[in-house]
Parts: sequence; C-alpha cells; structure tokens
Amino acid sequence: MHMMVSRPEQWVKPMAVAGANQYTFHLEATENPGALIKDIRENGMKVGLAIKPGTTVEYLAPWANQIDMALVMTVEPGFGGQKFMEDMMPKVKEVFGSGVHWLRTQFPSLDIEVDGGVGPDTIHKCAEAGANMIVSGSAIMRSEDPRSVINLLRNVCSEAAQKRSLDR
Ligand SMILES: O=C(CO)[C@@H](O)[C@H](O)COP(=O)(O)O
Repeated sequence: MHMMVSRPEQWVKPMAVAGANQYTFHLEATENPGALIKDIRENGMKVGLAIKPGTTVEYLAPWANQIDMALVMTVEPGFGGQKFMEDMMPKVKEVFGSGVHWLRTQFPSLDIEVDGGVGPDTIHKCAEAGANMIVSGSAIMRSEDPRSVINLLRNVCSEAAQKRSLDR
C-alpha cells in the first residue's frame, strides 16, 4: 500500500488487518520515521519509504538500511497524467562532483520504485538509473494495448537489472 496521507501512523494497524503486506509512507508526513518503521514491522508488513520531488535523497539515506523499498516520486503527489521529472533520477543513481553515487549504488539490494509519468517514453531512464519497481498509470490505462505496454516496462527493467548484475 502506498499511503499518500498525512499522519500515516494511524493506518498501520487497519492496513495490516486488511491484509496489506507492505506499508509505504511519506517521509515528509511523519516526525518520527524510526518509530513508524518499527510499528510497521511489528504489524508484520514490509516497509516502504517515499520522498516527494522537493525532498533530497540525503533525508532518506539514514533509513535505507531499515526499509525494504525506497519510493522516489517523479511527479508531485496528487493525480495521474503528469509529466515525468527526469531530474529526479540522480536520486536513484548519479555521480555527483564528489564521486558519490546514490541509492542504487549505495544500497544494491534495496527495492527502488519510481512513480509518476512512467511509460514507454521514460522507462529507459528509470531502469538505467537502477529502479526495479515501477508505478505506471496513464501510460497503461490510455493505451490501446495495455498488455504490451506492461510487457515493455517489465522487460526494460529486467534487462537493466540483469546487465547490472553482470557488471558487478
Ligand atoms: O498517485 C500518483 C501521483 O499522485 C501516481 O501514482 C500517479 O497517479 C501515477 O500515474 P501516472 O503518472 O503514471 O499517470
């Protein structure tokens, strides 16, 4: 479950009872990420941690060893059909001036999801950066052949992941 809500603490138990196996919350929505991560685990769910475009990845990094998935939003949360923000890709992987690589390099086994504006035109950027989980809404729903779009998105991600593991 991607909980794009304020006060995410209040929905942990209800989601666990409803059968959710992963609970993703927004870093910006809580004052105590550590306590929330602990509560999600104690309720038997995996932990996802999302950041909005305006939040730098340095805020997420301290929690990366305690979570199962990092979600890098590539649109402002709110609604589907927005333009993919390519300038978010350095949060997934980039060589900065200092030579620091980001999430995929620092946390090779972490699931990294991108959400917003992802479709056949933008999937290569996500996959090459190292994202292995994709949210795609309008590119699939507005397609005349949703199955082929899903297959394409899946294949591009799998091929990039395979290439990464061979390069390691
Ligand atoms: O909920 C959100 C943004 O608020 C996203 O999940 C988008 O809705 C994904 O849809 P597309 O950007 O792929 O249309």
